Amino acid sequence: MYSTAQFERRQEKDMTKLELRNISKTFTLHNRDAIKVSGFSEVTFSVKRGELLALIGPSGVGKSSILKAIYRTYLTDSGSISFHRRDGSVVDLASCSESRILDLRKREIGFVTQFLKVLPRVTAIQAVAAPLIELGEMEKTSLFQAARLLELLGIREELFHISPLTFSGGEQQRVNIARGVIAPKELLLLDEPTASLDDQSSSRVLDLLLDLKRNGIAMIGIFHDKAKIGKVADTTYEITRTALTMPKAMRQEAA
Ligand SMILES: Nc1ncnc2c1ncn2[C@@H]1O[C@H](COP(=O)(O)OP(=O)(O)OP(=O)(O)O)[C@@H](O)[C@H]1O
Repeated sequence: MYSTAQFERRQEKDMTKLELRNISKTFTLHNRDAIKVSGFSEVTFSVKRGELLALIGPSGVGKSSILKAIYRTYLTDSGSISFHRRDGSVVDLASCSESRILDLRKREIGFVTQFLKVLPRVTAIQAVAAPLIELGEMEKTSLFQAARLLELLGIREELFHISPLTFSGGEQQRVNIARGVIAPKELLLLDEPTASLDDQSSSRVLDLLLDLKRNGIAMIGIFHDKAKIGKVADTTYEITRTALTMPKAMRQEAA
């Protein structure tokens, strides 16, 4: 039997999606006399189901590199990255196999970058529907959902059947976000998702993020604008440059 406090602690623990423990990364530039460049050091934080953590800190402090380490684009030098899977099992993203990470990227962990990468002649609606079709969903249903998302993000219908490579920066970014969130994910990594958007488009994206939170998706996002952080983030984690000072985690109420 659990006491109420023990039960609540257990429930809280069960909701954890991702735990980073003392991860560090130094880049070694082998083609430049093995010069060493510090990526980030001693980073420790965790994110729960339905929580959005905003990563903040000055330019070059390692924010994007941390997201890339979680997605395993970069290998870390030390520490662990425990990801709590949909089925309840826990996997260390810092050390699991390549095939495991590829499967997780397809089914559970999404990464929305600022830049859209699609092949020429693929239309916007096809680009957005693709991750869902890849998971086995019917093409018609996937295209319908893609259209709904594009509309939600304010993309004009006349653009749906055109290659997004011809779109404006802000339109491309919104197509990229739609593509990143269309398939159900457990954890989303967002690298400046509102960077090139005007106020109205930013609001649409932030509303979508709030909706994803309500659906239990855990998110880690890099944002530079305090007002945006205040609107969507539950937690703010400040990255500092020195290895000797523990980075500061601050709790703040979501607006
Ligand atoms: N592939 C790489 N090879 C060498 N150094 C790298 C690599 N990726 C990142 N770095 C270095 O790691 C440091 C952190 O870079 P990162 O892009 O993570 O910073 P950031 O906090 O996201 O910056 P910004 O806010 O300007 O985007 C920088 O000094 C950068 O030069």
